[in-house]
Amino acid sequence: MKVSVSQTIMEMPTNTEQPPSDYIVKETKFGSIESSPPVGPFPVIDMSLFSQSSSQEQVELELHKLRSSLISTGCFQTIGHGMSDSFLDKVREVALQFFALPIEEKQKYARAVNEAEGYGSDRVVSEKQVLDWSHRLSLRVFPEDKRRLNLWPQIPAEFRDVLDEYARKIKIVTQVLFKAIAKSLKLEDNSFLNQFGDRALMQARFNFYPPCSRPDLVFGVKPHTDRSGITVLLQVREVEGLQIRMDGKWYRVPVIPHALFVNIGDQMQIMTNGIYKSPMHRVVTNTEKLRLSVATFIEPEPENEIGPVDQLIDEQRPRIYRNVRNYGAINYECYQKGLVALDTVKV
Ligand SMILES: O=C(O)CCC(=O)C(=O)O
Ligand SMILES: [Fe+2]
Repeated sequence: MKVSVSQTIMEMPTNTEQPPSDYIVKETKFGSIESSPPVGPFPVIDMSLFSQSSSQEQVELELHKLRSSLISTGCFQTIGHGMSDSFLDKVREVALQFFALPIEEKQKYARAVNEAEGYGSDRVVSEKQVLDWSHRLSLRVFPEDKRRLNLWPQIPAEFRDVLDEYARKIKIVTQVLFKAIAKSLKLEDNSFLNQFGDRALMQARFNFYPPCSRPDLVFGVKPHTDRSGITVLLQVREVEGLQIRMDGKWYRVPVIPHALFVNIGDQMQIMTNGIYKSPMHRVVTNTEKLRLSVATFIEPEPENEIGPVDQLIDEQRPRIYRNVRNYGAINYECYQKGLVALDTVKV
C-alpha cells in the first residue's frame, strides 16, 4: 500500500494562507521557532590536510580543531573533500529536478506504509504528531546489494548515476573522517571504521522544504538527533534553515556552497563514550525561497555490536553506554514512545 503524499504543501499559496493545523507546532519543548538566531561557532575543517603530504604541525592543528568542535558542538563544516563545486551543483540540480516533477510522477516512488524508503512526507507514528513542512526522498545506497532501484527516480535521467557517484565519494569522505576522528582521540586509525564494518549502511535523504507563509508556526524538521554514526549534509546554495542546539540555545548553520556540513550521530556518541556529542538540530522554513538538502547517514552494520572504545573508558570516565546492536530499531521504537533513545542505552 502506498502512502498518499500530502498535496497541501505543494499547492499552498506561500504568502496569504495559514498552514493546515496538522503542521502547526503547538508547544516547543526546546525554545520558540526563531528564524535567525546567531551563527554558531562551527569551524571549517580542511580534510585535505589529513592526507600524507601535510606537515605534522598542520595535521595536529586541524585535529585539534576537530576535537574541540566535536566536544562542544558535535559538528563542523568541511572543505578539501575532493568534490568539485560543479559536481556538488550537479547533485543539487538533479535533486531539484526530481522535486519539481508533477506529483503523479513522484508518486511512482512513493514510500510504503511503515517503510522508511521512498518519496513522501513525514512518517506518522502517533496521532498527536505535528507534521514537518517538507517532502523527502529517502534511499538506501550502501550496501549496494540492498539498493531498491525501483524507488530510484528515472527522471531526471542522470539522477541514478549522480547519486551513485555522490554516494561513493561520500563513502571515501567518511572513511577519511573516521580515521581523523580516531586520531583526534589518540586512538588507532581503525577504531571506528572496524565498528562500522565493511557493510556499513548509507542512507541518502533528499529533503525538500517549500516556502511557508508562517515560518514562525511550523518546522521544516522537528528538533531531533540523528540515529546515524555520522551525517554528511549538502545544502542548496544561499538558503539557510538548519539550526544546532548548544548549551540550551539555537545557532544558525551558515551555507558555505563548496563545504559539506558534518554532524556526529547517536551511534558515534556511544562509540566515543559520550566524549563527542550527537547534536540536537532542527530546520526552519522561510516565506520566500524553497530549500533543499541532501543528508547522507552512515551507520554501522545493524548486526554489529557497537560500544564505547575501550581506551575511552577509565576511572575518570566510566563507561556511559552499554554495547548495542541494531540501534536503528531501538531508536525507532523510542521515537514511537516519545523516549530519548540514547538515554535508554545508558549503563
Ligand atoms: O535539511 C537539513 O539541513 C537537515 C535535515 C536533517 O536534519 C535530517 O534529514 O536529519
Ligand atoms: Fe538530522
